[in-house]
Amino acid sequence: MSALELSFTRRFSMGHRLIAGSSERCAIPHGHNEFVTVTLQARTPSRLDGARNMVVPFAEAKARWHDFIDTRLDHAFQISSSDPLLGWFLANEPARVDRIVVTPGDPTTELMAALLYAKLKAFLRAEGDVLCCTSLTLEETPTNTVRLTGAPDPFLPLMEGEATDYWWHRADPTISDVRAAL
Ligand SMILES: Nc1nc2c(c(=O)[nH]1)N=C([C@H](O)[C@H](O)COP(=O)(O)OP(=O)(O)OP(=O)(O)O)CN2
Repeated sequence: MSALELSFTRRFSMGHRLIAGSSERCAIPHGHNEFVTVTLQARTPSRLDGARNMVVPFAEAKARWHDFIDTRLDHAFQISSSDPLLGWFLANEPARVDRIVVTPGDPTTELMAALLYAKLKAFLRAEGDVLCCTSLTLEETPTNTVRLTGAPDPFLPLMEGEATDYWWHRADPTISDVRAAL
């Protein structure tokens, strides 16, 4: 099947730690310089018009997404909602809590790919659903990459309770639900 896709890559630095026990060496806070690449296409594909010949101008297609990456994700600290470091920040450095990405379970590359994909979907929906995302690739290190295609929903962890409006489903710049819960 034919597809005319736009692909955008952005680099960001992050810190994280994994505490669920699957990777003991990753339980010590450490960081990576990561690359996130998204592939977009028109929700209703059509022939190039012979004049402007653009699906959507690149700058327009990536503006909101890259602003989120640059201003919220870059240099943020990613931790599980059950990580005791979250309580430490709330008690000792509450002003920095907004720089923490809080995730349901460990912030692995797989989970971050699914959460970021859901966030991008929310942004695209808010912009009128002209474009849709068909894949998101998250390169944690030059040797470790996760690629998610299609849709994030089948991979997102099941959440307890009725709430569905988690930060990754909202078209806003938030990276956690901690403030809302205080
Ligand atoms: N399935 C996953 N496994 C691991 C993840 C992950 O996100 N998903 N993450 C980590 C750690 O974050 C770690 O920093 C990187 O992993 P690892 O491959 O163990 O370390 P290196 O990049 O140094 O590996 P090299 O093979 O030496 O390049 C662990 N596992």
